[in-house]
Amino acid sequence: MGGGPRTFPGGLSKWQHKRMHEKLARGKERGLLRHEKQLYLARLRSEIRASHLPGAPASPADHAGPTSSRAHIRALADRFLRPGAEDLWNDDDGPLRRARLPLHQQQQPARSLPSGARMVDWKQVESGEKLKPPRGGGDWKDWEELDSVEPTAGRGAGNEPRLPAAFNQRRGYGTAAPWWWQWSPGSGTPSQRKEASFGFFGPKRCYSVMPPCSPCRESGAALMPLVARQLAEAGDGRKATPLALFYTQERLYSVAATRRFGQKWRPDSSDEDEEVMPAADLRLAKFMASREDESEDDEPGETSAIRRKWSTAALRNCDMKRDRRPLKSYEEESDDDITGRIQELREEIRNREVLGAERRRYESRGESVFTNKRFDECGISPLTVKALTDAGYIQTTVVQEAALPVCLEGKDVLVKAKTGTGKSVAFLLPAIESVLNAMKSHTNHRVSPIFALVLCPTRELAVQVTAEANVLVKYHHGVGVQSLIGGTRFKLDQRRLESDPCQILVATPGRLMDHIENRSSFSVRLMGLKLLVLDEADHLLDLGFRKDIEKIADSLPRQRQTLLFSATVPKEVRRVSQMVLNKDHVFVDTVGLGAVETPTKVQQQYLVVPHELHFHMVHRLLREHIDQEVDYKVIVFCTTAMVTEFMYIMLRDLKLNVREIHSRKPQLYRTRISEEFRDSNRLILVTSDVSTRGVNYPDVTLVIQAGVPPGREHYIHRLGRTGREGKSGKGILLIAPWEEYFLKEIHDLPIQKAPVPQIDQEMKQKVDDSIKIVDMSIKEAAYHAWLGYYNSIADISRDKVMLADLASRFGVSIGMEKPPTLFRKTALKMGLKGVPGIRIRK
Ligand SMILES: Nc1ncnc2c1ncn2[C@@H]1O[C@H](COP(=O)(O)OP(=O)(O)OP(=O)(O)O)[C@@H](O)[C@H]1O
Repeated sequence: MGGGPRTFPGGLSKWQHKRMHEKLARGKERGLLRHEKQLYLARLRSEIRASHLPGAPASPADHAGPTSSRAHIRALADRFLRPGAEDLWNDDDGPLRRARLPLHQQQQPARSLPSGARMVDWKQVESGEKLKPPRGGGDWKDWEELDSVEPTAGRGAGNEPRLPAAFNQRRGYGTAAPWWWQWSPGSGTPSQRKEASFGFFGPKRCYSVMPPCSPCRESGAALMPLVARQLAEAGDGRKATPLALFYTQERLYSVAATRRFGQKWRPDSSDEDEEVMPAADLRLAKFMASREDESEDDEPGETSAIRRKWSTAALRNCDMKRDRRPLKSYEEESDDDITGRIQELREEIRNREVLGAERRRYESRGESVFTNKRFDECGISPLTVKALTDAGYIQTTVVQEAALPVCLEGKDVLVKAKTGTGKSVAFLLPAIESVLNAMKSHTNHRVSPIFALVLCPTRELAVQVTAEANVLVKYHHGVGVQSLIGGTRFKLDQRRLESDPCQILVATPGRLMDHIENRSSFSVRLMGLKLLVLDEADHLLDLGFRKDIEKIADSLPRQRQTLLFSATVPKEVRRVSQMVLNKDHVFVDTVGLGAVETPTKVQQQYLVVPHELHFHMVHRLLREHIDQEVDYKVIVFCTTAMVTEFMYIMLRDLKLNVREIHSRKPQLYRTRISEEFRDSNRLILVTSDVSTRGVNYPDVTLVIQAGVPPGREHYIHRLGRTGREGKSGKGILLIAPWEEYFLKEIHDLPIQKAPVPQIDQEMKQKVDDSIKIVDMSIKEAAYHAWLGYYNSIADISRDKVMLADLASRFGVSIGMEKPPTLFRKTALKMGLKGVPGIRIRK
């Protein structure tokens, strides 16, 4: 498996080629976002300009209406000012410059309303009432200092900026306060000029207008451009940071304006110096650390360049991709489809109301994950309800109650819900409904389309979702569910797909890509797709998978519903999600901004222990837990596959009832062990990242994470293997003193430092003896994997000398007197060549 061409057009190597595409994709995303922001600000400018042109209506209300661009601005404002949208503003929006402040303003406490600031009442603006000048406004010179946004040369007689210069759309816009925020040509005094009319943002909203310097003192929101922050001032007269404002709003809300402005945006070259994570690091981390993402690597997924041509031939003009719509100019956009957008806004408001009510109901119920709503009230097929009842599912969980109505409406949805709260059922039910509807209207009996596709990041998860789907379609004869995962024989998959019914397909991205690229008949079947689900969406949209997902999405019909589910939705992924979601997608967040993302009934502790004693400590903790819990069921997460193997052999030798799953094991073995662990108790599973996400092992009593996880999301998902369905559980994070930096990443979670248990001499000796029996080749591989893993963590790899020293100490702790050698090439790639303590193979 694997393979593919070694050189690509232009003489590029495989990695250069891949890297080039990753870079282009990143640039594209940034460009799209920047364009949206420019559009938003340009709209605001033109609105202000229009209101001050001769003959303009006296009141903003006069030219409001269904054809007004005001609705469009409001939609854009919602996009950039909605809860959680702070991440859409970044350094690219320009440094927030501190204007010179009058002394009296400099002395003001940070939280008080700046002297020049005041709240603009929408009603006042709507009625056309003249805005009153701010009291004690700052020095106009201070405003003028913001010359990067105010066109100094282009001033008219009334000292107002001349429009052509002012409306240069190519100009950087986000630097401190844009001039349009400050300028009102009708006003005669500088302070009056500061009053822009914001009536067009819609009724019942009040926004503050303040000197541009004031928010600079708000350190918490320092990166958010002034525009956003000023708009985020709550209307109750309080000065609130955007975050504070967001807390006051409903946590369930819809997002209505993403990907509205054309599909294609070519970034300019200035974007390209920004790197999220060096691709080389990512690859190296994969290569050395043997994490699950690599379990997909062994699939033949690297042959895309030579197989790219499949689609044109396979699709036979069924759903041929047309050239993407060229980017429209701002002027064109303003008149485009205004009525449609108003409709969207109405929908969005309605969604907010519905979801808000659901959220209130949820909060009033306390901590239970179950609701009072039954499945038979959800508008799903009675046969599905019957299957659910058979499986013991009567009442919906919180995420099911919140997500089902929106998903069943056919909308694109991004759903965030805590681990173990029943997300799989929440997306499988709409998938089944979608299949049933599609089957009713399907008339072409020569092709049997795949109507629903569920993508999962790991094979275990795909197997589990397939099993769950099979339970739910039990009474729907003729509806078939199949899985496509790596590690199985491609030909067998193919035959199975052709012979057995398959309306719902559950797949891992790598193997799916192989089928898409190699089997044109398979691609044709996908052309009937109605619903795409990304389970563990944030992981699938992460850099490791993103390219594959992009390609898969490109080979699916555009007219489809897309559902994204995850327990964690980092900011970056939120933004990237528009790659697969349509502009009207709804965000259902059953966790809520600022709420704890981990199950509340899971007790979380961390232990700081020297790395040399980690294996001893894991043994000690396991023994203690086994003594306390009769029906114990424990998962021990290790940093890499090889360290997992080492830990497993050691614990097995210590006579613990232990099993192992990691990416180095054959798939059949992994599946067997996974099933055994699911159905048993009094068992310990030692595993790597393959079991981090989604896998449902009921009644796990303890999760131990030995060594620092790669990131916050990993910590949350690993911990989420316990405390499922609202049950209680315990999680222990075992870190070395030099790994304590990670605690910053999870500071908001209820994790507490635990006292370090004593390890007596006898126990230590036993563990040391077990370490000795482990084969040297496994120890060497564990050392290499360990080095690769920590070298991929920026916080640690910065100091290579320290890293090499820590690796040597790890080597000693697993019974190696001196560290094993590295290949010169590997050392070079890892930046470890010539570092003291790193031995190079001769
Ligand atoms: N309505 C329900 N009633 C009873 N049990 C349910 C219900 N919905 C789901 N479950 C059970 O809850 C458990 C957790 O479900 P699931 O694995 O879908 O959680 P999840 O939210 O996807 O977790 P993760 O974030 O870890 O992927 C499963 O055992 C599932 O069978």
